[in-house]
Amino acid sequence: MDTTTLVAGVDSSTQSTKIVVCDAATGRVVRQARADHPDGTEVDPEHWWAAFTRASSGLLDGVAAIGVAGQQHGMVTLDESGAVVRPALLWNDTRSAGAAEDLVADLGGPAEWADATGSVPVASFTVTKLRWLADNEPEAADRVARVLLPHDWLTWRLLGSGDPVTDRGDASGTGYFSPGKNAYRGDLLRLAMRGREPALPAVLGPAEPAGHTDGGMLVSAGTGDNMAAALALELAEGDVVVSLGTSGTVFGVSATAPADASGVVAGFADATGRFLPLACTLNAARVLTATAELLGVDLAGLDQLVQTAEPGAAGLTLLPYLDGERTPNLPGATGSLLGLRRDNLTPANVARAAVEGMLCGLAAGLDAVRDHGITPRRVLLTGGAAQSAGVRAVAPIVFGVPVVVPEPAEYVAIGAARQAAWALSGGPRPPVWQTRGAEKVLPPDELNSRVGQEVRQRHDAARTRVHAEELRKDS
Ligand SMILES: Nc1ncnc2c1ncn2[C@@H]1O[C@H](COP(=O)(O)OP(=O)(O)O)[C@@H](O)[C@H]1O
Ligand SMILES: O=C(CO)[C@@H](O)[C@H](O)COP(=O)(O)O
Repeated sequence: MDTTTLVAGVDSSTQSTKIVVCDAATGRVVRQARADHPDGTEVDPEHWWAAFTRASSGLLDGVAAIGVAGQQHGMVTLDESGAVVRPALLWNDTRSAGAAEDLVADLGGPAEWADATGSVPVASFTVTKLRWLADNEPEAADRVARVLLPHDWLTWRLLGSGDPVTDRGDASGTGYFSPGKNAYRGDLLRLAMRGREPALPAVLGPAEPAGHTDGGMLVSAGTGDNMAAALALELAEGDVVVSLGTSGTVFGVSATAPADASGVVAGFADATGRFLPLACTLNAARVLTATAELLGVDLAGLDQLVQTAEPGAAGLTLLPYLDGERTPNLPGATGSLLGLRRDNLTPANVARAAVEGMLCGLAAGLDAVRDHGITPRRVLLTGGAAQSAGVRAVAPIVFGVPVVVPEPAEYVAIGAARQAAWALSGGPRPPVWQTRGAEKVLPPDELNSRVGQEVRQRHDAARTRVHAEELRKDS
């Protein structure tokens, strides 16, 4: 008789839901499934539940515990009866950019926010979406009895009853939670909602169970997707993750609470009791799909083109602000392709410039986390677009530290499963799992090579110029 204890982890991210079922003792993935989400930055949470239901069909037999990790920051509003008040506004919805500016001013400036919550809110943060709601849909705001994050809502749906809960990792992305003090800032919630104060989910400890499903599965607290990836990858000192999904994120684990008044690094909490300094861009994997579409090739064709071009794309610079941008905070910006000449305007150079542009934004994020408690010794490249051969060719050139690609796996879902195993065991630490598997070390390509530095300088200069132009437009 098979006596293996099974645990499941869910990654409900921007584009899809992925579920893994793992051996609770070792972390070995036994089976997995996925289901897509609809496109858009405003989504009825029922779509996430429908995707979870599709992906989990027949998958969870014999599973003892489950944990949910979700895209961070999304604003899920519920009325007194628990019904959704309006579709959720996602992290990549930029309509609350003006509300963010107002809120920063209302509290006295960026330093006050960094001090209070570890982060300076931009349009991604829940707190700014609530201010937008209060100012633009006041009748809906009046009906909001409770505010949840995507993972809180899914965890609550899984439990089927009781009061919703969250964890400090995901709570730290709301803008009304202090990671350093481990407590909500009700005053900031009231400030955002112009005096209204909806209920918030109780914040559970890292291994505290949220309850059980009707079928008897233990449900763990869950967390944000980046926090779950950090838990799966068990980051050592000097390890920095660069994740290339819909968003691009750069993060490491720190023992001290970061507070970056420049707003580049968000001072999030992790899923174990430590902190997760993180820089996030709005334009990552989809820059590659959009460029492939423009060039009339598939992703494999794009990879071939990237590898045909010389490093530096013969002087082409692509700023990939296709959906606006979050880091730098340029929600109204558009993309640009600079340095065009008759002799360099080739599909291969455009493809290479797209990858270089996407990764240079994250290299700037790497520099920023370096200033906030992290000493990057190597980059772990994860997320869907880490599979791209073009990305793998460019990454070592622009990051300037060794780059490692862990064996492809759904690390967010695995982190959620590890949290579930931890809650099931009730132990003081998460179970020891070898989740990272074989790693591929990318050739260093002369770290800090002349061409790498030239590409970074060109992108930094273009970014600074666009930043100045956007600020001029605003003033
Ligand atoms: N080989 C590849 N080359 C480039 N992009 C890829 C490749 N494989 C997957 N992707 C991209 O990765 C993205 C999905 O990554 P994922 O980390 O699951 O995103 P999210 O968590 O935001 O839903 C999609 O945009 C997809 O096009
Ligand atoms: O907003 C952030 C981080 O602060 C994003 O990283 C979201 O958590 C969405 O993640 P993906 O769906 O792109 O993985």
